[in-house]
Order: sequence, then structure tokens, then C-alpha cells
Amino acid sequence: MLTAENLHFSYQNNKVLNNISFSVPQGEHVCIIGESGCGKSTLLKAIYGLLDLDEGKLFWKEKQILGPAYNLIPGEAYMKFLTQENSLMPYISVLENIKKFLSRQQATQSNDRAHELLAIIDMETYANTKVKFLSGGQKQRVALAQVLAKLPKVLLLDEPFNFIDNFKKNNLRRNVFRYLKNNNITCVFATHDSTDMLGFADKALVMKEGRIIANTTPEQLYNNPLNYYTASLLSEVNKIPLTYFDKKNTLKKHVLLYPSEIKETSNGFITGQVIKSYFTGENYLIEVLLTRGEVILITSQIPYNKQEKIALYVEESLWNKRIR
Ligand SMILES: Nc1ncnc2c1ncn2[C@@H]1O[C@H](COP(=O)(O)OP(=O)(O)OP(=O)(O)O)[C@@H](O)[C@H]1O
Repeated sequence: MLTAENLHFSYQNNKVLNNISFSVPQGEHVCIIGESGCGKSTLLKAIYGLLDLDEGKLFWKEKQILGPAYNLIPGEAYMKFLTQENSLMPYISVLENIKKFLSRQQATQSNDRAHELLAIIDMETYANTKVKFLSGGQKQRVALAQVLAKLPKVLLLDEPFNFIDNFKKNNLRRNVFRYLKNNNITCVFATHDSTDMLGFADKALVMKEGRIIANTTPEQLYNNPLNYYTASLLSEVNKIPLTYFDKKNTLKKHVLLYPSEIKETSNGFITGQVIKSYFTGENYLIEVLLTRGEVILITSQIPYNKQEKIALYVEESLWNKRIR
């Protein structure tokens, strides 16, 4: 179990971590999401022992994780941290870069293991290519193989897939997280990409201004978002005044709805006019101007013309539980 107890940390007078507590059972994957600057990278650095906390304690099992004031060489042997800066050696091959991170084992074993790691990152054809000739995304994949090489007990990843194109990303994510589960590796990762979190995290920590404002499963977070901030980290989301749904209600509340949850139907109770239809591949995203001036997004199987009148419907059981 990885445990954080009431962590506080400031850079000069800027409080970046504010009373952070959470725990991660061994083998679980936790994702940290939140707007830029909310403290995600700082929290990962703290877990790795790179910071001297103002208050609070971190533990892996019973062992306390201490900062640089107590540990001349930060980072524990059982933990690996993949940051946004990588430590690749440009003038040697991909294979040699990976082998440098393997524990001392016999040459044939080390070769097999390096090829296993190359397969996970889907870089077998680049085994003998010098790292200096790789793209940013390819370098990121080699850096991933390096942190996996010694089978850490805890893996910390900061935006691990941000340079990798969508085509490669999906396969890579499945490979990496499967490998981590199979090897019971605890993983904490920070991301801006909601697909990383929705598909691959057991739990999600939502951060805002240095605090954790939600700690729950991705399904719970998506289906029952705490507020507009949380929902907007996961998907496009509409914030529609409650009076559209409940005319007598005088509370200044809103209903949070994802575009796919709003249906177009001839006798719908919300009306508006189409601004623009965007083709997304699977369907269309339609921008709609509601009668009282709000602009919302809905999904549709068909495109609509500009200025076309449109009527919309949302199940009461759905909007009722999304009033915020
Ligand atoms: N070395 C530093 N010295 C001073 N302030 C810093 C330092 N590193 C980060 N900060 C500040 O701490 C805050 C949190 O930064 P952090 O990098 O943890 O955010 P983040 O959530 O990871 O952001 P992003 O998603 O953009 O990577 C920001 O206000 C940032 O400017």
C-alpha cells in the first residue's frame, strides 16, 4: 500500500499541495487529473521523495518515503519515475539504452528481456537504431521501457503518452497497463487525456488548486461528476440552467449533461437553432443556440443545416441526478 497522509508543500509562498491524503493498494492504478498547474507533477515528485514536505508523511508499506533532506540520492530502488524529461543516451541504440536499465543478468537473459520490453512498446523494428534518430514519441516509448525494465514495485508516470500519436497510443496503453497488472505493479500517473484515466485507472484523484476534490472510480466520476470542473476534465459537457427542465424551480442551479445524453426529437421540451455541425468520424457534434441564449453541444447521427430549428429531450431520471 502506498499512503499519503496530509501532505502540504509550497514553492516559496505558493502553496501547491494542500492537505493531500490518499492510499493506493498494491497493484492498483491511480490517475491524477486536473487543470494545468493544479499540482499533479508536484505530487508525483513528492511521492518519489524529491521534495521536503512542509507537513505530512508518505509511506510505501511501513517504510516512510523521505525527501532530499534525509536522502542524499532521492528515489527508492523499488520505485521508478518517468518524468517529462527523459534520460536516454542519444548515441547508442534503442536496445542498448534498454539494456543499460536491466539488472545484471547473463547476456542471453538480458537480450530476451530487452526484446520483451521492445515488444511492449512496439519498437522491435528500431532495436538497432540510434536514439538520436528517433521522434519525440518514439523516445517517450523507449523511456517507458527503461522504467519498466527492473520491474519496480511502484511506478510514477507524468504524462506518459503525451507525445505519442493516437494510432500508437491506444495499443501502447493497453500493452503497458496489462503488463503492470500482470506484474502487480502499483502505478500513479498524471494525465491531461481523459481516455488514459477512463480506460486504465482503478481510481481517479481529481486535483484543483493543490487539493484533492474527488477520489473515486472513473465510472462514478463520469456518471456522477461533482461539479462542472470535474465533468469538463472528462469530456465536453453542457451546463444548462435548471429552469429549462423545471420551469417552476427558482434555484439558480444548472444541469450537467454530456452531448450524447441530449436527444433530438420533434416534441422535445428544449428548443434551439443550429449554429454548426462538426463531423467527428463516429457521428456529428452539433452546436446549438438555445432560446435563451446559451450555446450547447449535442451529438447526432446526422448533420443539421445552419439555423435549422431543433427540439431536444433529456430523460427526467438523468437530468434530475445532474443538478449542480
Ligand atoms: N520548481 C518550481 N519552482 C516554483 N514553482 C513551481 C516549480 N514547479 C512548479 N511550480 C508551480 O507549482 C504549481 C504546480 O505545478 P505542477 O507542475 O505541479 O502542475 P501540474 O498540475 O503538473 O501542471 P501541468 O498539467 O501543466 O503539467 C504551478 O503554479 C507551478 O508554477
